[in-house]
Amino acid sequence: MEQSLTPLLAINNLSVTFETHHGRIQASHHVSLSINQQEIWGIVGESGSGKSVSMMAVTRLLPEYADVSGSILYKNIDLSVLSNRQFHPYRGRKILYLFQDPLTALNPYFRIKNQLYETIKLHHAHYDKDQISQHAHHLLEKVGFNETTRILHLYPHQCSGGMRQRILIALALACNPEILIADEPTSALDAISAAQIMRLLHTLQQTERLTLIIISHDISILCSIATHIAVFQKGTIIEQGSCKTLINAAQHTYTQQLLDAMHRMQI
Ligand SMILES: Nc1ncnc2c1ncn2[C@@H]1O[C@H](COP(=O)(O)OP(=O)(O)OP(=O)(O)O)[C@@H](O)[C@H]1O
Repeated sequence: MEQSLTPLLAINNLSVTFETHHGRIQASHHVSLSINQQEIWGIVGESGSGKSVSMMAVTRLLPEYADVSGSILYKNIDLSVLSNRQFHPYRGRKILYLFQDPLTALNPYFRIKNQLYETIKLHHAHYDKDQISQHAHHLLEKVGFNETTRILHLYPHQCSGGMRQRILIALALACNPEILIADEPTSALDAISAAQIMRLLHTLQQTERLTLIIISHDISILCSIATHIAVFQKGTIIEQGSCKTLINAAQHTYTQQLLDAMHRMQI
């Protein structure tokens, strides 16, 4: 049966060009995606294929010299025509972009406590000190930490890659987003930590009713939780659809190659 619901996020004909000193770079072109509430989209493709640029355009995180065209509808509101001030309530609050490298995304000079408390304060202006503290412990528990008091007193460099990624996810949850875009959330992790982070994202998608967009060059890690996959190549989506359909009946040679590589690794 055809789904007639308004998508939560509809990206239509999105193109991004960079005007640089070395000329024009067409980073992505005619990207269209329709994402419904609580779906998990895996965005896959080789390095430089335009995955991050396309998703950063959704949250207006590109530099000023980027020329972005196309429309981005969130609950039928065209975000692309909003001024920066009008866009402010959407970025981070409705749609949050989780950056690729947790070590650079966290401030090295501040304890986890300061960073988490500041974010909670920003999003819960009416909270008093005790409520902020309680919420911080609660968020750290949600992302799988037991010794939350100890974690709060650490600096980022005192945490492992997996811990840092969990802390970033806790910071993201403090913003209470509806759509979480996670850019390569497992790229710096060993296989076991990577699987744990994917499991955590899957759990949070259900408990927090999140809609997830996960960018990765690794289709096997995406297939572990994604409901849908979009395959990028040379700045455009060459194939997209439900994960099941894609695995069973990939149409494009490049998708087939990605899947073959995944199957070979599973032997
Ligand atoms: N700020 C920028 N200025 C100029 N060109 C850029 C900028 N950011 C990205 N690009 C270019 O846009 C293209 C797409 O980059 P993008 O980061 O989206 O690729 P990707 O598929 O996410 O790759 P990766 O998996 O390596 O992160 C690349 O050619 C890249 O060099």
